[in-house]
Amino acid sequence: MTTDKPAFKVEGLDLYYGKTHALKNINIDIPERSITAIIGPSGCGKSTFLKCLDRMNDLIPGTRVEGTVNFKGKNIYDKDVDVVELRKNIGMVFQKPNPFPMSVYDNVAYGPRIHGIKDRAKLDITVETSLRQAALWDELKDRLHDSAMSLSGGQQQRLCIARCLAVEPEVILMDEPCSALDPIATSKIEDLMQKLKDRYTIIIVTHNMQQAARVSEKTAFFLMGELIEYCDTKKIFEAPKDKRTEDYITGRFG
Ligand SMILES: Nc1ncnc2c1ncn2[C@@H]1O[C@H](COP(=O)(O)OP(=O)(O)OP(=O)(O)O)[C@@H](O)[C@H]1O
Repeated sequence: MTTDKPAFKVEGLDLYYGKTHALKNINIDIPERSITAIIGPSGCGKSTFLKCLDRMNDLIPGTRVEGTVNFKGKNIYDKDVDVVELRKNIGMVFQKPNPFPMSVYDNVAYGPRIHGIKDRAKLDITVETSLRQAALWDELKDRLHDSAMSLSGGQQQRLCIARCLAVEPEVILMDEPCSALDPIATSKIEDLMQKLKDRYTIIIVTHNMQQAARVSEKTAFFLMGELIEYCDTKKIFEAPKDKRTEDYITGRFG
């Protein structure tokens, strides 16, 4: 259920890759338990913004971040933040499905095992629950010990979502999760997102405007590192306030 409480409160966020100023003074409140879409032309900073939310940019040398990203009332860039714990709370699904080269079961059990769960019965429950939540249990319950690499692309992507859910995150970041999938697999992921949004905060980067319009409650339009417009998805697609947003969503550029 959508609440007005922000999951993330981002204030004055700037990000530099060396001399490249990739994000410029971003201010945005992202509501919890709903779907927020990030749209904009290639290179506008969508992925960079997503990575700021779980500090994935820490891994890129020469990156500098200014401003604050409050998650559950705490700035995740504070020195005392445990990044491992943070990333346990914030799962990420990438453009290309990236299951580990191991069985379906071991993919889903991977995160819980890393976090110290060894008990087989507990792991069995987590694997089943996560696969059910990802709408994969019925398809895969007899293939738990098959290699994840033998699944279709769409199943692999839902498995990656199940792997994410297994560590009970609060947030799922999705970076163009359907761009490598056909329309049927895409629609399964979109259905799944609708099921998950009551329990999770989902933020999706997408190049597909129809997808943003179909799945999200709020949409943010980025252009050249700036957040140009952010409001209810319906409003942004029906009556954008900024001419640049209108040009983008009507296909006049990008
Ligand atoms: N690791 C990096 N090092 C240096 N510059 C980078 C790095 N990653 C991204 N950039 C630059 O930062 C800007 C924003 O890139 P980003 O990948 O966030 O855009 P995007 O909107 O997600 O693009 P796309 O839709 O093509 O994936 C671009 O100018 C890009 O060249």
